[in-house]
Amino acid sequence: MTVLIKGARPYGEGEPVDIRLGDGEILEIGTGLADDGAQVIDASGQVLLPGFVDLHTHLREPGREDTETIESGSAAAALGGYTAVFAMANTNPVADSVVITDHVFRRGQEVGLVDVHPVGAVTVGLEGKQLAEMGTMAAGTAGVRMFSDDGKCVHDPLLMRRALEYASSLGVLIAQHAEEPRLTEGAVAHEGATAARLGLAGWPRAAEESIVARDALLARDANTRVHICHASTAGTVALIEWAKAQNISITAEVTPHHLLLDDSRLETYDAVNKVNPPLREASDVAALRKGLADGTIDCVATDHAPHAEQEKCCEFSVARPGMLGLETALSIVVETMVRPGLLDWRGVARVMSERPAEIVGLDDHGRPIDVGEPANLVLVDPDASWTVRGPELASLSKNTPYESMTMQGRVTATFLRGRVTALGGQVTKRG
Ligand SMILES: NC(=O)N[C@@H](CC(=O)O)C(=O)O
Ligand SMILES: [Zn+2]
Repeated sequence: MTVLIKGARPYGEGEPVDIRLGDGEILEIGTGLADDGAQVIDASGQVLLPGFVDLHTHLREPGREDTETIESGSAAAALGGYTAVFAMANTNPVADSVVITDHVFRRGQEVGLVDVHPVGAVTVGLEGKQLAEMGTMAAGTAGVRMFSDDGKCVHDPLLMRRALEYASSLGVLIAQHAEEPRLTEGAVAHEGATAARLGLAGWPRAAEESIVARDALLARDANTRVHICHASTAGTVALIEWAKAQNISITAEVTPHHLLLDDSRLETYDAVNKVNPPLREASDVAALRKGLADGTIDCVATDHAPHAEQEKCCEFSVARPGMLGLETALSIVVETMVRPGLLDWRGVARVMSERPAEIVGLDDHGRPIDVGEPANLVLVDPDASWTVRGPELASLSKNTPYESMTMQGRVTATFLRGRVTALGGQVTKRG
């Protein structure tokens, strides 16, 4: 079965073209291509981009299948335009062994809606004491290429140094959740005027920035790479800019929520806005947008973090941190970056697909839209407006901070190796 996309504009540039997909590849690009029995997708007015790659997704399987499964999370990813996601290791049991990482990988393949790449834990049980067997996980079926204790920081500097050296010898990446735990004990919100007024314990910027600075120096000395998860402060942007100027191999991601929301959202005490790192101030939001636009921040990653209703409806200080992200990411990037003129569609392809694929060394995603390239693609309607409704999301959890918000720009179709995985807001299971 071939697919014929009619009248799309690759990267939103030039005249509309038709694109034929088959055998997992882009077979033909031209105008007036014949249907030839293909599944025809009318893409007039739409932008064609390489499929998105998410370096930071929590799929909750194994252990919390009441909040998300590899199947439901894959559906959310496909609907959000993703063709590859990296599933974080803070599951139960923790993904600190090849048994778990290979299981997650195989389950992702069975579901078949998105390439699920397990992230391995850096330390056994995420306990920050002993390095996990990264080599075994890297050598397994899943070929784990990224390791992180995300949810927790690898805060022992000697252990972090050894992890970077070990990762370097394996050719894999360490992604750090930068949070100095002594500075965030009991903290639930960004340390600032809002938290002070609301009586919420503060999470200072320095808790993030001190680890970013330290890890940049450790990466320099180990002559290896480090990736910073969910950058949230203006100071982090400045530190990464400094480190890159020193030729330190550092990369960073920013979440859609840190590009859109600030701590003024906390006034209602609604725990849907509780997240790690916390929503910061408007000046941080502006610096993150600028950093993403100029390439200091490499990419957007969702930090999709599903939680059960009872974990989110309780008092702010006891609620679990984290918010949904996969199904709304593109719309928020359009709102925060495209509409203000900070990124064009080429730029969206860079931060949502090409850079994340490069950072983890995926060679079949984030590729140019050319004949012979893998057909991992997404169609976006820049003019479609839609209203976010939690119950309509594919995720098993409903903790979206964007409930009832109307957004402009929406994913209309996703293609994984030439197969339609999502179309018109519905996932298409393998037939
Ligand atoms: N971001 C969050 O607030 N929560 C994440 C963990 C994490 O990404 O740090 C989670 O697993 O729920
Ligand atoms: Zn994290």
